[in-house]
Amino acid sequence: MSSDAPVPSLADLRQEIDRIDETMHRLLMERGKIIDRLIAVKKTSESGSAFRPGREASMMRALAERHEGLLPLDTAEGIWRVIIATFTYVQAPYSVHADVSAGDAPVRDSARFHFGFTVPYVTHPSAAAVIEAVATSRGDLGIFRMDQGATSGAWWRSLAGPDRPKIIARLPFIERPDHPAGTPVFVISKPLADASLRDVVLYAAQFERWHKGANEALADLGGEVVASAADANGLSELIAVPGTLQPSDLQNALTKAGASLSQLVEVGSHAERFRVK
Ligand SMILES: O=C(O)C(=O)C[C@]1(C(=O)O)C=C[C@@H](O)C=C1
Repeated sequence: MSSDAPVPSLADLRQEIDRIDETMHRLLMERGKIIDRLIAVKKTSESGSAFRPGREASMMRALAERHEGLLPLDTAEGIWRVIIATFTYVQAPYSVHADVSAGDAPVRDSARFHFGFTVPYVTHPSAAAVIEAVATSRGDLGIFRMDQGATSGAWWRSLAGPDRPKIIARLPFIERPDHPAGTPVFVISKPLADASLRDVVLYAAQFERWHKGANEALADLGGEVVASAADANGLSELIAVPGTLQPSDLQNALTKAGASLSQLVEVGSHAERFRVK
């Protein structure tokens, strides 16, 4: 604005804010009408689940890439998470189940940030209880902290099997060091036919013996161990690798590196991780 331009009054600026707020509200209501039409196209009532994590990951990525200005990215991301999660909920109601055996606060923050307050948040005393709640629901989600160490045991083992719930997303979609709800979590749901991206594929791997060289072999393949727990059968790991890698190549590389693998079962997949500074 040039120095001789008239300075707007506070009332003028508030009028602008009112206009923008009303436009945003009307646009949200218009979005709701599109969702209404989308329910029929997606046949959501047949599948019982409207969640499309691949689509959400690309929407959140586009939002981060276009974001600029005074409003923190945290806020823009939080607003859109609530919009998308709630529009998912109005298509087909669902609850988010969480294992709070290692504490409620971080996982509740994550659930509220990513799914809002309209979607019910249900706590459980164990990972097994979360998985069973999801397995017996119509379209509920479960969330698991990836940083809770061995307290929850090798929960990923009970995702093995064609009809068992599967990992369908990793949150937050937009990763950054000071994320306000940055606890990394996996989202599980009953298997989604047309919904999951396979940029990253997750395996439950059971080892009779682990060898530290296997970490290096895994890194060479672009993979990593994301969670690990010892149980009666040996060492159980949740391994993430690029979706382009064949399971036989993974198995061969780990065996060659000295880790004796007794079982390798796919337990889910998710979109490519996206990081901003
Ligand atoms: O694109 C869809 O399939 C939708 O249902 C719409 C929408 C959204 O609100 O944008 C909601 C749920 C899905 O997880 C992804 C996106």
